[in-house]
Amino acid sequence: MSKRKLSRQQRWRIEKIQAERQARATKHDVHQNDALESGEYGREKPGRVIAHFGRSLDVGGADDDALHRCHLRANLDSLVTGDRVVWREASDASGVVVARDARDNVLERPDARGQLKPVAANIDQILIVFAVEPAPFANLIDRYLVAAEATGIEPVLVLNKIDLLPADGGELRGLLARYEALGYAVIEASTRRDGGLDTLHERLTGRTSVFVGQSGVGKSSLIDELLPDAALRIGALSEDTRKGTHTTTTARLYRLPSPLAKEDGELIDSPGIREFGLAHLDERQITDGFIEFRDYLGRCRFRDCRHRQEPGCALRDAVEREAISAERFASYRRILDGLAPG
Ligand SMILES: Nc1nc2c(ncn2[C@@H]2O[C@H](COP(=O)(O)OP(=O)(O)OP(=O)(O)O)[C@@H](O)[C@H]2O)c(=O)[nH]1
Ligand SMILES: [Zn+2]
Repeated sequence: MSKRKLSRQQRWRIEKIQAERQARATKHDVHQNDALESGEYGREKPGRVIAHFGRSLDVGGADDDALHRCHLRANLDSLVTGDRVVWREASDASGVVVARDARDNVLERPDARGQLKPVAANIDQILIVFAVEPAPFANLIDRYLVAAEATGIEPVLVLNKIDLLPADGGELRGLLARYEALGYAVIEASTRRDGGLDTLHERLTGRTSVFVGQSGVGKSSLIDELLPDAALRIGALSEDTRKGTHTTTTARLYRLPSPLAKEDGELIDSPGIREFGLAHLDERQITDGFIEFRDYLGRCRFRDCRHRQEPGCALRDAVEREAISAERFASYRRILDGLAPG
């Protein structure tokens, strides 16, 4: 509760600062503005960043499937895949991006120096993929959920390889039922069964998704099935981009055709995005990431309660009354214990 509210406020502040900076820079940017106004470029149109490479991008227009290699106005901060933009087309089908719309949300990852960098924006759901084999280690699901909650993007749990589940469902189904009880969507999938992806297709329809999860759970297999047309994957880039060298690492947006003949979905994918979840979080984000704690936060006797030994701790009381599961609370403690001191 507090987390989402806070991040909305933060987002609002960031957008405001950016708008001010943009307004300032626009004044100094008369030269390029003249070129734009001299008629070299067409009218302003909405578009979406499909892939980005430094200061140039592939932008998809709203009216057709074509992609346009675009450059950025000097006064624009960097854009990421998924950004909604305003762009103007040149006579050779290339273009220039002149503005970025406010982002609904952004997915960030630490760069080589540990600094958080945005990698994709405007995502509707993070599909956290698990498998019967390799089984998730204790509190792995919680780690992913906490990381997802910190972004404000809805997490969805996907249990893959259900063809390997024992007939009685085993422990995993019971575990996932606990998450369903918390309000999380849980989807079962198998790439080895007819119709094994029906529920997943349903969930992808009309939404922009990313897949994350540990190695070997079947992310590549799932995406191969969902995006069966290899040409669609490669062809989803402009001529210029295909010649480029960064094609394997940059995040790209794909259209996911739906065999259920409804609306298409969208997938944003890159090797970096698939590894999401390992980023550093602070104590506050971890606490806020356990959604069932939210009703109790702020109700402890001490305002700065860290929910350890303090008397009158509303969170530990709730665990004792079994209003909060002891496993989740233990998981919370373990995740905090894994934080570097300081
Ligand atoms: N039994 C079964 N095996 C599957 C299923 N989906 C994928 N696999 C197998 O699981 C193994 C790992 O699948 P990948 O798609 O490479 O997994 P990944 O998550 O992309 O792994 P990384 O590339 O290491 O991140 C492969 O041998 C797949 O054939 C499934 O639904 N059922
Ligand atoms: Zn407390």
